[in-house]
Amino acid sequence: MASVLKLEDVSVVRDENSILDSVNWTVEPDERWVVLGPNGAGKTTLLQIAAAAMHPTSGVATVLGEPLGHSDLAELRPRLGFASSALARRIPRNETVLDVVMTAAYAVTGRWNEEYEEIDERRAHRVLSEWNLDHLAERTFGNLSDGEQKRVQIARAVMTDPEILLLDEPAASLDLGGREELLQLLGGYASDPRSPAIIMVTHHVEEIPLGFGNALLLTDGRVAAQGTVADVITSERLSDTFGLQIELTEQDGRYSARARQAAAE
Ligand SMILES: Nc1ncnc2c1ncn2[C@@H]1O[C@H](COP(=O)(O)OP(=O)(O)OP(=O)(O)O)[C@@H](O)[C@H]1O
Repeated sequence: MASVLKLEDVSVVRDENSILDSVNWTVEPDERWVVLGPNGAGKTTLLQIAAAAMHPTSGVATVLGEPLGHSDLAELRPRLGFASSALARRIPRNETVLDVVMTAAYAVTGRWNEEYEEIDERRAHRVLSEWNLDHLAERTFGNLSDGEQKRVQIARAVMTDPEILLLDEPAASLDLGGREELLQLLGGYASDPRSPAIIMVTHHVEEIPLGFGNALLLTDGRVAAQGTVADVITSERLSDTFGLQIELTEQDGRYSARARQAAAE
């Protein structure tokens, strides 16, 4: 099976600043990646390239077999599922949850005059139930809790049956209960062999769901490490990447990290 994403020496320069610097990275259809790194490391920029929303300044980015810059992006976009808080801000607050998810089939936010087919509605209900949202189908998006809104964004992103699912900090701003519910759903989704490749950006190792086997650490636009979660998510590598001594613990496949306490005098 062909790779869903291949970046070869990809660099992005803005205002003479190097935002991504010679990134080489390949994502296979059955892989679930977590991308971690400090603020400003370039994570969102990397995700924008994977989402075919931005071209590299140099290097070659191939998304679903299509080299960016030589492809019709309108054809590529429905094959990608993307959820981010920036996208969520474009969702009309008074739209029903069912419509938020269903409009993904037409790559629009906000329901206008599209004729929806019964098959779309059936699929939307199925997706809502997979993300524990079926009881909220008729509620308006703006009145949902943060956790519910995050799940709606992901349900919308998977509605078109994408070949890559891209998630930019899906657990940000959630309380403990909301985070754990989301991680459980994401873990189940990631562990299902029918699910697409997944790339999830996060700031916290606590937010790595079960079922995510690969990790990429980014710092100052450069890849500090990439490979299996077990090889990459280590105290040493995180300490190097975040520039402070980090103590990492792992239990039953979930991680937590904190700064190492200086030894008592
Ligand atoms: N269009 C742009 N023009 C100039 N600089 C930019 C542009 N877009 C991003 N940057 C800068 O590039 C760097 C990386 O930004 P990016 O949002 O990709 O990082 P990030 O790792 O997602 O950060 P965070 O964790 O804070 O969300 C930042 O210093 C940002 O200010």
